[in-house]
Amino acid sequence: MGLIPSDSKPHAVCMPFPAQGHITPMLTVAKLLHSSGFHITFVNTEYNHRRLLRSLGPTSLNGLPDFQFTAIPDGLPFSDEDVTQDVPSLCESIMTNKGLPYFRDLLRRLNKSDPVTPKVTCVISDFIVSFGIDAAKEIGIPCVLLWTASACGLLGYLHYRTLMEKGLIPLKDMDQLNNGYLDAPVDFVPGFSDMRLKDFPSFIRTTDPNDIMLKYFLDTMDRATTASAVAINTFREFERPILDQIATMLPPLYEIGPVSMLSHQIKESSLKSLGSNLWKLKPGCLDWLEGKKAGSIVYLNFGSVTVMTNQQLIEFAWGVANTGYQFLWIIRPDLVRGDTAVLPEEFLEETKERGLLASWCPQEAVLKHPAIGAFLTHSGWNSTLETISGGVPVVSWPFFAEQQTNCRFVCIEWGIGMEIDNNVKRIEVEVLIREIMGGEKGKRMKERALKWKESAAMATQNCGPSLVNFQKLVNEVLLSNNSG
Ligand SMILES: O=c1ccn([C@@H]2O[C@H](COP(=O)(O)OP(=O)(O)O[C@H]3O[C@H](CO)[C@@H](O)[C@H](O)[C@H]3O)[C@@H](O)[C@H]2O)c(=O)[nH]1
Repeated sequence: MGLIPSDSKPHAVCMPFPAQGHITPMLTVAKLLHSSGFHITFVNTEYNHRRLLRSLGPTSLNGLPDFQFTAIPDGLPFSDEDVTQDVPSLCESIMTNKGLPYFRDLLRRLNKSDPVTPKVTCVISDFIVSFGIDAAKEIGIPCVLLWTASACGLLGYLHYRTLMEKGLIPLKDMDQLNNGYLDAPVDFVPGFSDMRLKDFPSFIRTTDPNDIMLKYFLDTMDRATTASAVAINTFREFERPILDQIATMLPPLYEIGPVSMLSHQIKESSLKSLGSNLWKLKPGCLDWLEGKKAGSIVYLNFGSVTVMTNQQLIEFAWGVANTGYQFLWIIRPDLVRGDTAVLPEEFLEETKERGLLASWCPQEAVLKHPAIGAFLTHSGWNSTLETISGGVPVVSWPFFAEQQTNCRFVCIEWGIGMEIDNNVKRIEVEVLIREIMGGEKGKRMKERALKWKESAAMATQNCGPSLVNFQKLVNEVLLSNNSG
């Protein structure tokens, strides 16, 4: 990547939303910037900073001389747990600007620290932590918002206000959740075709006009218009009509994804040691896959935020067991709501020769392994891009946020998956896994997934559009303030 002479080193402060699915892509963007010559300060919350030290080791955040990690409070009461924090509580804390004074103070300290630390020249803030815009404005530097989810999800959020103006949300009563109301087609959003109300990001499913998440996203979308630019972790060919629409609603938009694939362009080996896993990796998952027949393994993983009831866990368990396929299933310690996961003895006994259960795995590598035949996922955006990078079709069980939108696109637009009903039943899990692993539909979905894999590789190769956009973002926005 194009290096900048060290005497005019720009300094980017990168601040993710404090959850796994946001920290990882932000860290990747930070590494890409570093390899383009930027000094980096990466800002975690103190809670996640402590978690990272526990999961990655006590020296893991020592960084490099020009790639520093730091932490600010998240505004929530102290906790030393190893779980994903409550998302509405985090959002409320951000919305009430609890983090802004800490962030502002951090920028001030960085700017007068020591002679070797260059002055801060730009902020890369998570799209949903938009107080980064205010702090950057105060010192006259650009702020780029990084949207770590899909463009289709973003377009859904951008139209929350339209849905409100049309009186479609908030819901009139809770019956509307189940009486077919959410199946109503929504045909007035340019860029969307074949969408229903239920395919919009899930925070519309409330009767309360003051619901924290509804208000948070309405507010976040308004504030985003004041950023210097928006970078999005997707690629043009994947979401073209959607991106064209978003470009008319936001500041300059740069599609730079999948950033995990773009990062293959990074040559510096020193950056490889900088990791972002909030949970300790369980060794052995990749070894277990070694030597297994190509496309023979079902992989189940619900990301870092999804929670379910123990009964839902049991339905998934018997569903996958009844297919007879071998499987790798990642069960986070906090996957089951308010409890620890308890699987029936008979299930464990019956599947002990053909199933591996683990608490956290190197997912990107797992999805690239030829043994993986299908992915049962919650359709978080990183998981979706990672499955594309591996060319693996999916069975989707969306949990919340824009996962419902991703699922719709996975099934209808991209043709790489099938949805499991929210009220999961073992028979449906079994039928869909059998179809995706061995049926005609499954075969077609695999072909489509491989096609998207190729497109993503083209987008992120040398001179590919995502790399070109990344370089444009650097030159047109992030360096625009750098006097050298
Ligand atoms: O055993 C595991 C499980 C997960 N991961 C990684 O964790 C990340 C999970 O991200 P994602 O699939 O996007 O799911 P969430 O953690 O649910 O992500 C949140 O952030 C995403 C990006 O904004 C949104 O798309 C989701 O809706 C939101 O819940 C991925 O990179 C996975 O590779 C692992 O490495 N090992």
